[in-house]
Amino acid sequence: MKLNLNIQPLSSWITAVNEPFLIAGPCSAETEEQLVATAHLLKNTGKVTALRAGIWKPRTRPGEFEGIGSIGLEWLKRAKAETGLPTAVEVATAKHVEEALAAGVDILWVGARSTANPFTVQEIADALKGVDVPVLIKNPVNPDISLWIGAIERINNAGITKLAAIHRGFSSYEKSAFRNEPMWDIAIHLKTLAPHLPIICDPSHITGNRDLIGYISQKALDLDMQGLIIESHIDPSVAWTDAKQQVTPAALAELIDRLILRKPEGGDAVVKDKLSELRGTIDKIDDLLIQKIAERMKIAEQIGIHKRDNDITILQVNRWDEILQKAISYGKALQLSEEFTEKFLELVHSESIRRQTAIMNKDLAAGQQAEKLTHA
Ligand SMILES: O=C(O)C(=O)C[C@]1(C(=O)O)C=C[C@@H](O)C=C1
Repeated sequence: MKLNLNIQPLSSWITAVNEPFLIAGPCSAETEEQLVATAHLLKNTGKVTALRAGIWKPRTRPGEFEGIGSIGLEWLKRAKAETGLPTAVEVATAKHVEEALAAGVDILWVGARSTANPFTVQEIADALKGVDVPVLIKNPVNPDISLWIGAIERINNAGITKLAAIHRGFSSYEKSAFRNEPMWDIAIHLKTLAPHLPIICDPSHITGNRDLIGYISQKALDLDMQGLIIESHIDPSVAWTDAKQQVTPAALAELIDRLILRKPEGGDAVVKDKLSELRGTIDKIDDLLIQKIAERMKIAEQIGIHKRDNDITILQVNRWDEILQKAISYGKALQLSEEFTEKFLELVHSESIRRQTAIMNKDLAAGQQAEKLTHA
């Protein structure tokens, strides 16, 4: 089901949007000189739509630099006055919201740790009532789309219609090449639930590594995200925070130049015809897939009846393993990845188990209903 959000398109709240829509600036405002000089260099690239800088920094461990605080608002004012760039800061409390608005900050964003906490989001939402300011909402640190949606709804319910989501990746205990796992599926899911909600990608926090920012940026644009927020510092080697993921304004300009901008629709009649011909073939194959899966489920149900009548267990690990291994090697021969074949068949297998469970014991209907509610 689609989300019921009242949202204005990005173009209505940011005039003269660069392509791609780009928010850039240092992870943290450190000194007035660093911020203002970075802002000038960013402005001169001609590629930046708005200037970001963290002044209140939520740090995981105590004792680290926690942001320069309210004085940074004065520096942002100066940077804006000199460059004309609208400014953006992270807010995490009602006091931050009030101070940022009083200082004329143009765009506010809610950080990943705040999004994970509904009390914090509600406090921010309450402080935003009656205010007309764009707000960007980062995904929560944990891969929970409901928290992300909940935060977006709370801010929207406060009357904020200039809204966008920021995809900054998710914490993971597993070792990874990324600082935060992109888990693109979650952002894609959000996009399908709220097609009009702009999503801005934050490749700096996803990668934690400036060498991978271009790759993630391109992928985000190819997934039809509406913009990028990238950390840029006049001299990343001496940055007080996130030194490894910041790029100089010059490197940022080169990175943006290398990106290929694609559109959801496009091309002449020949291009469109070719696309619809290929899509027609996909539709036919999908019909066959669904037919075949339905047929397979009917057979699984027959097996279920047979198992019930002969007191045989539903789960058959050896048989299942045999099916899986055979399918994986067949899939490989047809250029399907092991991961894909396994994921796909696991879904089929669990549906087959669900159906056999229902056949095996009618009393389980109530139990299955409970399981459904648990997983909803
Ligand atoms: O072979 C069986 O016993 C089945 O019920 C079929 C099936 C399947 O859907 O592939 C389902 C459950 C078992 O764990 C193994 C395989």
